[in-house]
Amino acid sequence: KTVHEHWDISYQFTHSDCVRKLAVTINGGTPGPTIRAVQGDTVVVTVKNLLMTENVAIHWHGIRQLGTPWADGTEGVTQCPILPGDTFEYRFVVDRPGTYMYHAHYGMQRSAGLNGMIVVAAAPGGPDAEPFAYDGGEHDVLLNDWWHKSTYEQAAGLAAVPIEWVGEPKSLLINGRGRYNCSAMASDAAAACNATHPECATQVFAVVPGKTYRFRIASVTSLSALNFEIEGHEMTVVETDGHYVKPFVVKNLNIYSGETYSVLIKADQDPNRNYWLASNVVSRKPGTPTGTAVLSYYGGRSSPRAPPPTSPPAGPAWDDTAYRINQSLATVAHPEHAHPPPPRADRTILLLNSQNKIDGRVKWAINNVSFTLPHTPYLVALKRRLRGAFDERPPPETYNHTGYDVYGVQANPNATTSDGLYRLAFGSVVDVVLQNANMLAPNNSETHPWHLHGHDFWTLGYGVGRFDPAAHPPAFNLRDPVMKNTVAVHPYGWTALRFRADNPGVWAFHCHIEAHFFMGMGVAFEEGIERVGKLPEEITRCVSKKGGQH
Ligand SMILES: O=C1O[C@H]([C@@H](O)CO)C(O)=C1O
Repeated sequence: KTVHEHWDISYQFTHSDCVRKLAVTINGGTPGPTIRAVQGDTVVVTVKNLLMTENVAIHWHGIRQLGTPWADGTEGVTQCPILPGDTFEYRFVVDRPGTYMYHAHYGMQRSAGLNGMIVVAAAPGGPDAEPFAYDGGEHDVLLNDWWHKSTYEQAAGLAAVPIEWVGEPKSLLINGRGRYNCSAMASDAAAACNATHPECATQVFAVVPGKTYRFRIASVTSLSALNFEIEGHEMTVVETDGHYVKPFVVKNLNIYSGETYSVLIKADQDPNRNYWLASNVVSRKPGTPTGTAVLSYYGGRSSPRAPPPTSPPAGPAWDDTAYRINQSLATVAHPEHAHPPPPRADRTILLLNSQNKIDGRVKWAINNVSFTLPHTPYLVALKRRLRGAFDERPPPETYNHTGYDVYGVQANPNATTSDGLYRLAFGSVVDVVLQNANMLAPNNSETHPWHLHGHDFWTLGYGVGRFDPAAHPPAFNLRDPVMKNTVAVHPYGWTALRFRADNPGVWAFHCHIEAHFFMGMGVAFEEGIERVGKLPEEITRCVSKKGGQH
């Protein structure tokens, strides 16, 4: 069947954390509506850009776009942006069940509010039916972080010399709702804070005593790595990024921007009180209060809106990296749903993640190349064989992996910019190892969640310190690695992944931290361009008919 959505994209004044803020909305709200479909459905989203002076593009995060590379929604990679006043139709098949998300992929509009969830149910009786049961139903949880400064102010700060970093989020949102402490604001600013605004009323998740629920959890944060828990209830992790995992039980779940998880919880606690759902910042030194929502039992003596009798859980120690790596290692494929990886790669690309400087500006670079998007989308430039649309020299395949001190401050942080891309042989097996390092300041390395468009990849291994291309690959997990579309690269660590370049198109691969992609932390892959079907005219509107640029 076909699922139709009609979306008007516009700026509206919103109160996500009670503080009035101009946000990019879908049909007036942020987050946007959850898209619900069944595996095999065609989703058609008609997007009308009512932003007046601003372009837009929307990415369907986790949907592989098999045969529809022009519908990936990545401005500069797969399409020209949708101009103000224009309408654009995204049409694609959701071929795998699972929990996904959508968000803007133009400038910093995702952080400005354009985001939401995609829930794809398994085709009944099909081979991808869930290997687990829940009799209570489902709840959706979309996690986000939130600032009061506009994304334009944030972007200008990133490009300033010296950098004006926005700092930690003001609030953490659960399903678009947070709670800023209005009384802590200066009196002139407090007028914009309305603690009783309905848009920031706490989200309540209701459960029937004794039943088991599936919570689908997605993170669209701009910056924060989060730790999520439901007070008093253990969570059994059963799915990540659309793939079933070998179930494991946690009290606290780490979730990075761009990741999704499904967990099962049993409503087996005292029904006469409420419980916190809590979201806490990890990996960066927190400066944000716990984000909260409420779990409430039907038939209990507590009013659904009553705050729980406890303080919100503070989460684990923010700097406990080993604890987070353990969760990464525990996340492996479900034995009945394993898709074993090809035994070896045809090509290995080593990518050093470093913070650099260009003309005095702080940038992120991959093998010392800071990524910029071309004006003509790669998909159009390559399909039409336009010359000069982007730098045709391929970016570096590796870095000085025998000499680079990942724990030290880089001696010469100067980098270059490029919009070159990696061209992959169609059908080949590609290994990518992401190597983290120290930043410009000493004794600091952040977590980077890397997201690959157009594919799911096998997560072959994680390590701490310098990756050794001779010593480490023999220990890769080729037995039961889980497939994902977004994976964490831990502080000072490396992450190895493998994918098959079998989806004709051009695909972005980047850090999902909004500011980091803006500062150049990404690459692009091309494969099988000659197999791409006829491009829809609507994606080519920034390219002149003759082939050159407008
Ligand atoms: O990209 C970043 O820039 C800042 C800081 O390194 C510069 O102020 C920060 O914390 C980042 O993650």
